[in-house]
Amino acid sequence: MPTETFEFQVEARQLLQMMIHSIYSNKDVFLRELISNASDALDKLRIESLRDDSLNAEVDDLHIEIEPDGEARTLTVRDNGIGMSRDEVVQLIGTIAKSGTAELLARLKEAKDETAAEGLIGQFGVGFYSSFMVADEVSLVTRKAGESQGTRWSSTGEGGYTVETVEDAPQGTAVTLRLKPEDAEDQLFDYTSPWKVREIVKRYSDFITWPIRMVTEAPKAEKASEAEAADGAEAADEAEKAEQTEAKAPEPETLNSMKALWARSRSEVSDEEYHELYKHISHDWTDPLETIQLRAEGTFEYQSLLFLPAHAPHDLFSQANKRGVQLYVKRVFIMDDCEALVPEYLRFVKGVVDAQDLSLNVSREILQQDRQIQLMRRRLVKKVLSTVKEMMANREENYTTFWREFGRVVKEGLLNDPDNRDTILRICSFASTHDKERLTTLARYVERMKDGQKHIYYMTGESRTAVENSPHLEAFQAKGLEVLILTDPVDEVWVGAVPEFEGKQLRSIAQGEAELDAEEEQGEEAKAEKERQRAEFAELLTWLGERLQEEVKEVRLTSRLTVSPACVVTDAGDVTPALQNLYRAMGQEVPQSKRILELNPEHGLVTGLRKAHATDADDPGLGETAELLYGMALLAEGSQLADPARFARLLADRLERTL
Ligand SMILES: Nc1ncnc2c1ncn2[C@@H]1O[C@H](COP(=O)(O)OP(=O)(O)OP(=O)(O)O)[C@@H](O)[C@H]1O
Repeated sequence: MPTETFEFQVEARQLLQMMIHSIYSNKDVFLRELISNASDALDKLRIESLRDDSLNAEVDDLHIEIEPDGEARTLTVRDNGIGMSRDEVVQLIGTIAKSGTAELLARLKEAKDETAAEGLIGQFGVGFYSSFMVADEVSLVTRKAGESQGTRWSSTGEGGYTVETVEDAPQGTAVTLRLKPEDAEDQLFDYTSPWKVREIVKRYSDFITWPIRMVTEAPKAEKASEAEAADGAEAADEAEKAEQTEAKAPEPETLNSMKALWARSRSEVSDEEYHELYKHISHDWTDPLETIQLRAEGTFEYQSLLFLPAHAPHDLFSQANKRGVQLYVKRVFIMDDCEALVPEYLRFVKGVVDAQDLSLNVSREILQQDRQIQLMRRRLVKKVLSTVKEMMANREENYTTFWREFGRVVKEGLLNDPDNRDTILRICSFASTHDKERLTTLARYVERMKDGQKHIYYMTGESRTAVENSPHLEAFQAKGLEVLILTDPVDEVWVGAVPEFEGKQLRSIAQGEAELDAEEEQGEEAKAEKERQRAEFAELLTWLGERLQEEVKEVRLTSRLTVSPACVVTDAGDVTPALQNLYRAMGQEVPQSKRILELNPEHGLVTGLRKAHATDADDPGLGETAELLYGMALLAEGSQLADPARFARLLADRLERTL
């Protein structure tokens, strides 16, 4: 096939532009990214060769090789791993399949300063493209294991790239960078210096489980002195000289220790080393929030290093089934995204589990059923939850970050992990009417509960403002009763599954009867007043119930309102409208249940309507007032009207008459 020229996909081009004009100050990380990709390619080849006996691949000496060339000013990173087919090269290197790329680019454009832009790039990670921070041309020669033809890809990062077929490529991938001129001020170092390469590998990639070798030219000075010595001995012929030099060519040097960090005790490993392992596993460029180490000895031995990231990935919700924990068996990488090791609600946890007593070709299905794995998973979950609890107590700032980033996912555990429900409830934080800014835990809510208050009150809604403005909150506010403000979609669901906390039931203030009065000791007088109101409004309520029977299942008086004339509530046990929408969005139909209209017997509109109804029950205007009253109650809670045009017309008529 002749050389073909391709254009980069739009997003890829934009990202490349940023790399070329280097918005990331620490340029050394390009080598970490290339080594990380090479290491993944070696892992993939090893797994593939285990799975497929007929794969015609070389697997005897899997390694990574770095070759700096000072004269040509190039740096090559080579692996003899899985390689890529021609199509894969175009697919994987020419486009960015990562979800969130467009969003990231938009935010990068908005980013005010370099630090902000760096933060964003760091969260996203740009892998292979980071080579363009240090190189003005990058070429890649690759041959997929088992295939005979190779592919050469080359680009300056501007515009497009070329792809051609090559016949004699070795298995695996070699990436060659034509380096930009050194510019120490811009943190662009001499990456052909073996010293610099050694330093970067040690810092970022020491734990990589494959040997990273460096092949260097024999130092010039050494060659010169060899030549001098040879000159002195005139009898020595040219061939011998050449042989001597060749014999002295340095052995490739292995740069990394390959020590599995999870197998070493915490005191031997620096935080920096842990963080680099995290970055390799997660493809994140920022340090993790927490490192969790766990080991078990005895019949089922394993070691584990888990990390809590400092920020949520862009696809936290679009990839619900992916998990971030890798499985190793006796130091050998077995699989990514091991769903048997962590539940879905902890899918953001990254790390490694290295088990000693599993077979190297263990499958996902076997893992799911293995009792030992299940025990291990239980322990990992407990350890992660207890770490969060400990953060909450001792490192509040970290906990706050954690909760902001992952709280919405952790709350899924309230539904899906009943065994750990109590622990999860204890690490949850919620917005509350108690404090505009700070979140509260349930334990603190309970401490603040008023004497005689029996329940933990909450209200779900789209936003804090929507909840704060909803009529349901009025009397709770007036009486100083604290209400939790739950605005995540998952909140609609878990509240139904969690009956209580420390013996206190959770109650929605928009569902069922308002029990405000039950919370306070009611005097005889108040009771008598209630009775009187009930009798007084009985006829109006019956009439309204009939008039609005298509819309509501009941009309009743309430004590939950202080300012508004009316509100609608969901009956205890019925599905709330928000939950109905949620089910519908998931493609599940739920029967529509009618709600209840509640009236404030102290409000002028309601007392006025009662009087008007008592005077002339047949007045045709009364029905319209009833409709308006119900419509207003819906609007006040942020709901939609069934017939907004009719509502607007009725209202306009009324307003006109007041002028
Ligand atoms: N040395 C290599 N051998 C085989 N495939 C490779 C190699 N380098 C890159 N690839 C392929 O190209 C893809 C894109 O690489 P790139 O570094 O851009 O992103 P990534 O590693 O998937 O993610 P990240 O950007 O977070 O590092 C990889 O997922 C891999 O499939």
